[in-house]
Amino acid sequence: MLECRELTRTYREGPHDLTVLDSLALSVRAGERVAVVGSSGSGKTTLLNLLGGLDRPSHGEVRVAGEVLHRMGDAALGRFRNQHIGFVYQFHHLLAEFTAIENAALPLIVRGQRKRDAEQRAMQILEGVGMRERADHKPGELSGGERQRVAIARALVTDPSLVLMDEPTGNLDQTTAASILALMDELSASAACAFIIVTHDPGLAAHQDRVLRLDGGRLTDQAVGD
Ligand SMILES: Nc1ncnc2c1ncn2[C@@H]1O[C@H](COP(=O)(O)OP(=O)(O)OP(=O)(O)O)[C@@H](O)[C@H]1O
Repeated sequence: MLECRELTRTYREGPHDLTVLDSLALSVRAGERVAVVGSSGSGKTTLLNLLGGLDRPSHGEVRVAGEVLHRMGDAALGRFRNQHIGFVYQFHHLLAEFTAIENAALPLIVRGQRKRDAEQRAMQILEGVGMRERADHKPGELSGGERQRVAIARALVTDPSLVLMDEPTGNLDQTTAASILALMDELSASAACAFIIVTHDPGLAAHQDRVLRLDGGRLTDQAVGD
């Protein structure tokens, strides 16, 4: 479902080039859940941005559901992202003037769905992350963990085939984090949704099918207990 070949990203910094990802290879199957760990500055965010088509590689390619991302124009890439990819950022990026349900329904509205249908689906997902009672609240009236759960609902509302997460449980208490993990278990089993999760949380990493370490611009399998 996701295939990276010779993925390279070099940042030009004055006279020097900084190669953050160096001919990296990655293959993720439908429904698979992969944790990516690595020290600060190792390139985890750079990798997520490339996998989601938010940035273009200096060399190599990212293929999602058979399509090479950087070969698409901006408009086609935008549509492709809406169709196939969900994002959960460390800083949720919710719209302040919209309620939780409006935020969660937004990707479906962008896709052209009727508001009523979109919000009905959004409510199902909000219920799954324990946010039904808070659906009519705006982000400013929600706790950090609640906002993160709305962001997760927004990423899942389109039934994406790939979800990219940057520290998704970073600011959640253990019970809430456990309910998010259970929801991810359910989705990866029933909807064949693949997850790539950047995290510093060893518990969250250990819960995934594979743990990969980003180091020196490449990914290597991390043995359990490392
Ligand atoms: N737009 C940019 N221009 C130049 N250098 C950049 C740019 N973005 C990132 N970098 C550099 O690339 C390296 C990798 O950054 P990145 O944010 O991908 O790391 P990270 O593993 O996500 O770090 P952290 O865990 O601290 O968030 C860092 O040395 C960073 O300074």
